[in-house]
Amino acid sequence: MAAICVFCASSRTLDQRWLDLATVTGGELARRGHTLVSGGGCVGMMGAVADGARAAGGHTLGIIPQALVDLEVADLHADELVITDGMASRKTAMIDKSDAFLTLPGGLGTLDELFEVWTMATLSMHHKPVVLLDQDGFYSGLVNWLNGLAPGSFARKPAMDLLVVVDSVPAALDAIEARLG
Ligand SMILES: CC(C)=CCNc1ncnc2c1ncn2[C@@H]1O[C@H](COP(=O)(O)O)[C@@H](O)[C@H]1O
Repeated sequence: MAAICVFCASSRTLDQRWLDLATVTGGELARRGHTLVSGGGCVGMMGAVADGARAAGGHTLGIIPQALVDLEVADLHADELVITDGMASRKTAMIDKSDAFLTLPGGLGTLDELFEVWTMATLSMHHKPVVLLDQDGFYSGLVNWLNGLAPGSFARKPAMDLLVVVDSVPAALDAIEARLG
């Protein structure tokens, strides 16, 4: 059983299928006995993944900066809610408290979080699995572009191999569990 950090969209105007994906992810994660670590928001896919985990009996840890609490977007139903003084300290706490990272479809905040944990992994600053869920080809354009980095010598092949790209929720959790042993 692991603490799995999920990065995903906070948008309130998403197509329902993305919210459903987040709900399914939270549910599957909880059914497998894992704890959800999240950015502690109650909006968009962030809210859906936490609600999905709790509906399946899972434990949820939200980590959110005070500024977002003040905007009333905190996941007040979280089993544990850690409040930080800023976005940087929040990200550090999310990384420290997690055993693995799973990125679902998202926007700029999601990409920022993915690239930080992946970069840290390439520098051996942690040895935690980093998995990207490319559901329905959401990330295929990005993945294609990333695949050009090593041939162009902008990244090393071993660094590229640290990002595990999968196309379904079960495959994502299987990949994390296999790497955690
Ligand atoms: C209107 C309002 C203040 C909405 C609340 N907005 C947010 N609440 C909580 N975490 C967020 C928020 N925006 C970005 N994040 C962080 O960035 C990611 C989502 O950003 P995005 O929607 O992909 O770019 C999340 O994983 C979360 O950790």
